[in-house]
Amino acid sequence: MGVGRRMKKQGAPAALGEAHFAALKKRKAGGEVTFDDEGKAPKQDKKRKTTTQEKEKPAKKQVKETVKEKPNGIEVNAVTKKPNGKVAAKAKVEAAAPATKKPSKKAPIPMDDDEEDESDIPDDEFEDLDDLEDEDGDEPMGDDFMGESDEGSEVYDSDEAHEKAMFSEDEDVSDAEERLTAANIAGLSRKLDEQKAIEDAEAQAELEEAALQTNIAGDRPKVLPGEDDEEVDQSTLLAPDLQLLRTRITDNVRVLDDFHNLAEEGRSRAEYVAQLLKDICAYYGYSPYLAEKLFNLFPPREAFAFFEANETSRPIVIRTNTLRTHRRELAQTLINRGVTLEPVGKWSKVGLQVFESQVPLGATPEYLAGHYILQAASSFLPVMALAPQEHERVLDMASAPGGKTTHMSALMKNTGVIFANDSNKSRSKGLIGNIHRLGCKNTIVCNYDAREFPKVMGGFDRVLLDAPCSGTGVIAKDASIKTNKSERDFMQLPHLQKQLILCAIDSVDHASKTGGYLVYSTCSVTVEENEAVVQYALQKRPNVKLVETGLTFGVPGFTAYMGKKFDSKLKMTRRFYPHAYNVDGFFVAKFKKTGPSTNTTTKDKPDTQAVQNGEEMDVDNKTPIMTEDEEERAAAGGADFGGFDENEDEAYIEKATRRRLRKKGLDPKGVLNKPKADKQEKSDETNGAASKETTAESSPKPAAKSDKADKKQAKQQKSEAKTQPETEKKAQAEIKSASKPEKGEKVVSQQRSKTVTTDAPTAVAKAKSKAKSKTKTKA
Ligand SMILES: C[S@@+](CC[C@H](N)C(=O)[O-])C[C@H]1O[C@@H](n2cnc3c(N)ncnc32)[C@H](O)[C@@H]1O
Repeated sequence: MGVGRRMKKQGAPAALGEAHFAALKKRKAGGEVTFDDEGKAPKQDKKRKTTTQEKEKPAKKQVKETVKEKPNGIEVNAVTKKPNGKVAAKAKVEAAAPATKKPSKKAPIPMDDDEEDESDIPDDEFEDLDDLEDEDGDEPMGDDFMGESDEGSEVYDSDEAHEKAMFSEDEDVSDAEERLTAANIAGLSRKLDEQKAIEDAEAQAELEEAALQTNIAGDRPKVLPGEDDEEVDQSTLLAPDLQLLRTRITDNVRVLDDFHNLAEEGRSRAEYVAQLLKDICAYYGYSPYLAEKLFNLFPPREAFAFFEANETSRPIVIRTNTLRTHRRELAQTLINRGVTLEPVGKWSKVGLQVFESQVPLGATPEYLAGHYILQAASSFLPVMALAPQEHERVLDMASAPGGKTTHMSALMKNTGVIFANDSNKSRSKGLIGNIHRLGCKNTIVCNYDAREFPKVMGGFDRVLLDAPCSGTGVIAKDASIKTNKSERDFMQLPHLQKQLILCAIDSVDHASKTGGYLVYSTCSVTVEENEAVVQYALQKRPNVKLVETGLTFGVPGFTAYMGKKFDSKLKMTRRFYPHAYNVDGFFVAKFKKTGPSTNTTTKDKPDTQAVQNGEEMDVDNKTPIMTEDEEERAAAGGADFGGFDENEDEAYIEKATRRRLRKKGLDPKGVLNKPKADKQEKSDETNGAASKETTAESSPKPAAKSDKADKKQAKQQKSEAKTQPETEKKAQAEIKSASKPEKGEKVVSQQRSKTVTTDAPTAVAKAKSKAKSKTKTKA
């Protein structure tokens, strides 16, 4: 499908410039920046257009230009955490905000229309927008359905919304939206603009001053301690001198930017980098290990921006549940409740960014009725990339608490079926809660270690693997990540992720008529958890290829890192950074499966061997012959970067296994020294504990896992060697007959899955325990 006109126009969130970080500095020093409360109307509102202006093209263009200049990045959108932990908008809404004002029917909120909306909105008031969409001639939702979503708006004017739009051929939805009303947004927007202008001016002055100082003296910033200087290690101080540290960090960044001219004579770049890392650890509170890992991802100046962005919260975003409502309706209702919001950006049709709220967003009647879910903007991205279609069969391998599952369900309009799996039972409860609240009727919850797929079932049209990860993209949300991730985590997590991705690939039906896609995503920015995992998958499964994500923003993935080379196609993957887009750090890769993974090609006959063998699994000969490119990457690629180093991993894995066994009250010596211990299962267990999520799940131990230990012991019985596969097969058959809906049988599958949403886990568990008791009896 070609890229639609709207898609081309769809803007990415603006990058955060130096001005922003200079402004942050100001905020740090001087406290939170807020707007005055006076609510005085400015003399001239550059966003507000008069009727005359509206009719005059040149005037309108001028306004549009102003709009383009306005960054929709953090300056405008950022919310700050108050000391009491509450999130407050940077700006207060002026008196004009219609918290108590009943919205006029003729003044709809300028939201993007969802597809769902387009087909069934009866209100006359939306006619203009709908007509416009037709004029735009967008293609229907396809794989890259984002091409359609373009109706977000950055400019609002309550005055003009009452007028009938006068659209011409060259006007687009944004034009229309500019003329639509949102009284509360107008006020807020104006204030934010004013604030932004002040911040920009201050930042500029500061930069100029800094540059001037450097030039005047012709000197080089003193960053490194001299021989005679008594060095104080700030990181060891109870109260490090933050001002000193910050100045030294910015000076150091400047030197590294222009090393030739600014470095002190006789000093090496490595010395500067070492000092910078030390200061970053002391100033931001990172462990040296993680600081270096993150620092290495960027040039020094960008690394600084990244660390800075991790100090501020990302905007609060809610996702409209289009199974229950439309975004405009939701926005209007929430505005009536005193919520200040606006569309999250042109790239999403369902996101609303919340600036301020008079009510707890997790307890409004609309929330309870499932009209929306609180969800970080970047969490929309993997689902948008996967683009699940109606009537498809989809697997969400690691789905709790269900933000992405419920999004997919809405995109599929409650048709087809989604298997929402998560290995963590307690997290699965949240998943089930969300599924019910949001009215997802095409979803079946299951509770497996995802590495059991496709043994449990395979043949999916699309698979989402939102993998457990270190969370280095969400440090702003969880500062403990700064210190609690060790080298071991970055060994074990990629190991688990690599196992999971192979299972995900093997669960996709390459012959799917509508799909055959896998999306791999993490909320981490490290290369080990992202590109290296993708590279590994490409190497191990030549029957997949990377395809474009269809996302309109994001930085291309690394094709080379720290001297190692990845497949050139890795540039098709996307990285999202807090400092670049004001969203959580994220990684998204989309694969298309081009051939069968195993000897079994039908979904009814998943290859159990594939899972048992883990990454050692052989690829069927029928897979496409490798291209030169592929051969090259197989020869040169990930083996030396990010591949499994079983020996190295072994020690960590074994240690963790012992600990887990001891927790369970088992004697590690007894269990581990038994002959023919199942190596794969052992490493599975260990790795399952490595992620943030699984760490949380490890205590108390889910029943399923202790069952696994029983199973493991039982497996070691010789007599069971033959009976095991049989019972497993029977269990699978029972599971399938209990839960697998017929593709295409819409009514049946909906009815069945409705029951199964609550009953599927029970059915699956029953089948499992039946199989297990058989196993035990025989043993
Ligand atoms: C990043 S979270 C998923 C978030 C979810 N996709 C959403 O959007 O709400 C990763 C999930 O992986 C689950 N997990 C960890 N190890 C797993 C495994 N081996 N199999 C299945 N799920 C696993 C964790 O319990 C956690 O819920």
